[in-house]
Amino acid sequence: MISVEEAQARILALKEPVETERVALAEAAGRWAAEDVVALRTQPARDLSAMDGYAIRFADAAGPWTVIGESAAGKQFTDNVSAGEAVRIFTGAVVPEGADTIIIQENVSREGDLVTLTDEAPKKAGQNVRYAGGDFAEGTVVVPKGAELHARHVALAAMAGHGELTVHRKLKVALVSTGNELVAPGARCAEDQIPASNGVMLAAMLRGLPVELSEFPAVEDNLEVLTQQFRALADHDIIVTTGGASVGDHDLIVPALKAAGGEIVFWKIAMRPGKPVIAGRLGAAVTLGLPGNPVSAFVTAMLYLRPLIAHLCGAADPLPQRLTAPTGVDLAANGPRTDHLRAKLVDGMLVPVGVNDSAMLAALSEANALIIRPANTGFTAAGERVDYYPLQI
Ligand SMILES: Nc1nc2c(c(=O)[nH]1)N[C@H]1C(S)=C(S)[C@@H](COP(=O)(O)OP(=O)(O)OC[C@H]3O[C@@H](n4cnc5c(N)ncnc54)[C@H](O)[C@@H]3O)O[C@H]1N2
Ligand code: MOO
Repeated sequence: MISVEEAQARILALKEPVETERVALAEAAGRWAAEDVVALRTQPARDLSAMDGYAIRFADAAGPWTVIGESAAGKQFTDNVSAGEAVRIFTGAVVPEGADTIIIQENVSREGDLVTLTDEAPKKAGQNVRYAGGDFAEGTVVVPKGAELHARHVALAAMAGHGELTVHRKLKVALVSTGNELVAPGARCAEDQIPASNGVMLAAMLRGLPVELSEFPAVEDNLEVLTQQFRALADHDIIVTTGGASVGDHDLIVPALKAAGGEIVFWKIAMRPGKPVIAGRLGAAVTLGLPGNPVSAFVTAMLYLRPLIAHLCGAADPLPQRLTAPTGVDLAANGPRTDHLRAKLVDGMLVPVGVNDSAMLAALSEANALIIRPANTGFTAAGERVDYYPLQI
């Protein structure tokens, strides 16, 4: 069995990022920059006032001053400010030539064109001035290639002069739940049946990612039917199955993928939950066979499916975020598989919750973290720091 890290590396190596397209900024949020975003302008383009008040020369900071004009955002004052002169100025307006300091209006009184100090004088030149280029200069890379684009990044791109960005196109992802025992969520469920919870869980995990999801009703454990299903999906970027990944007589993902003309790249990872993951290829598609157990499907989707999507969409850093925190309890030594313990952060300490059974969703839902116990880790005493994945989904 291969390690989690090797499995991640091999899955990401299966396919290069997909083609790129130009999209409007709002559409770019939730994707990854396919090329460096370079500033087309300098921001601020000129020295600007950060406050409403009067633009003066610091050399005559004690006043009084005669007001010679006004500079507003979008309408600058074009003359020079000389000794003893001030320009009425507003937040975001260009600081006129000759002036170097803004005195806020709360600190002065004005009678006609005469302004006098009523509070303390400015202490240094440049007070309340935002200098040209203080945010970024034209030609600077403001967002590097491979960075995830959030709301703040598209705002920055807009400020840098862009109306569109180059990103990777959305992925075609097929989601197939397998198992004779599955019934649709909410439908009547006999005692030997089980609600198909993996489909909705995975669809929810992929929401917000650049994915066009084709979701199929549960497929029966029948080699011919599964083979046909695989064949029909070969034009997708990713085919995700759940269930049928193990070694039982009804676990048919491996033979069905082979019968459809696909290739198994590896099967089984030294991890718990989620051991029987199958990574493969079918035409241009990457196939990920996730285990049927709901917690196994969740953890393996977090560790392999989401990173694969991020990688194919150009992410420089596709793996899930790992953090560290002290464990609140002693943790026993573990075996040769990397364990992922359902846990909760309580007052900054990680405390395991419920049972770590790969079929039990209640403990997973109560958790907000997964403690990572790498293969063959020794006893860890309460108070020692351990790695964990925060659960945000
Ligand atoms: N002899 C062995 N048996 C098993 C092994 C093994 O190594 N040797 N591995 C175990 C491990 S670990 C896991 S994980 C499971 C994985 O099994 P499969 O991927 O083959 O999944 P199924 O057998 O089809 O189902 C397992 C379990 O999950 C339920 N299930 C399936 N699909 C869904 C769904 N869409 N939504 C909700 N629940 C689902 C299914 O009813 C079963 O209860 O194998 C162990 N066995
Ligand atoms: O590895 Mo399986 O996911 O324990 O149940």
